[in-house]
Amino acid sequence: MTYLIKEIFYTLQGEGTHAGRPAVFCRFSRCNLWTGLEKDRYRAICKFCDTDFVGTDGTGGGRFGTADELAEAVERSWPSEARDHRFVVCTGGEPLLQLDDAAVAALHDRGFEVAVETNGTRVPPVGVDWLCVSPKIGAELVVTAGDELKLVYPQVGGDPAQFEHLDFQTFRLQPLDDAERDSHTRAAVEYCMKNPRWSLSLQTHKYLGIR
Ligand SMILES: C[S@@+](CC[C@H](N)C(=O)[O-])C[C@H]1O[C@@H](n2cnc3c(N)ncnc32)[C@H](O)[C@@H]1O
Ligand SMILES: Nc1nc2[nH]cc(C(=O)O)c2c(=O)[nH]1
Ligand code: SF4
Ligand SMILES: [Mg+2]
Repeated sequence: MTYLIKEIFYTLQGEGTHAGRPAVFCRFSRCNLWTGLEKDRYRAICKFCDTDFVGTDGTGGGRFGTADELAEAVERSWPSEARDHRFVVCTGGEPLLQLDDAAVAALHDRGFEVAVETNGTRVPPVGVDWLCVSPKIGAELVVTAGDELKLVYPQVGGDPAQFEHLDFQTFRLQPLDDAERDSHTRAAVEYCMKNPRWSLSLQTHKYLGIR
């Protein structure tokens, strides 16, 4: 298995339950809901993506020929002076097009807790420690259980209530980042306050000016 990785970098998890936690981000190349090319955005299933996941040319990116080589690259991004609390967030693109049992096991072997950010259209490998599913309206949701359900809000046809029966520990609304982000944020705050099943997830890294 060769893993195509856009970038690997160390930062703070910006979103959701683990916001503020130091983490290596491993961004997998490619997605099944958009080509990643601006010319295709209008006809993509997922049209609001804020991420460049095309190719393998980012910081620390590349083609990794084995699970162990991938895990070694992740480990290299963890600060050498800090041995413990190792945490990797596998994202993308859509990480579950590539992340497999072997990659999760290799990351565990190097002491990492493994989190995944996924659109929920592919079954995750075994052993993932934190599964965050972000459903996309118009795409089939096959992952109906996990740790965190993080819905970008608003989405046409995306009434949050339709997800409440699913088996997640926590339900979050993340304001859609587009030209109207501030008004989407106010709407998300209002929705959470009226429907306390839902909590707010801000993309704090964008406010902090970090990756
Ligand atoms: C870039 S995606 C990669 C992982 C996976 N493909 C997914 O969609 O969950 C990472 C997270 O960013 C969210 N996201 C993407 N574009 C966004 C935007 N414009 N505003 C707010 N959140 C966004 C996604 O919903 C997801 O929770
Ligand atoms: N700091 C930071 N936190 C994040 N949480 C989820 C992200 C993602 O793109 O999946 C992300 C990201 O790109 N940067
Ligand atoms: S599913 Fe995730 S990576 Fe794919 S286009 Fe949507 S937000 Fe971006
Ligand atoms: Mg991001």
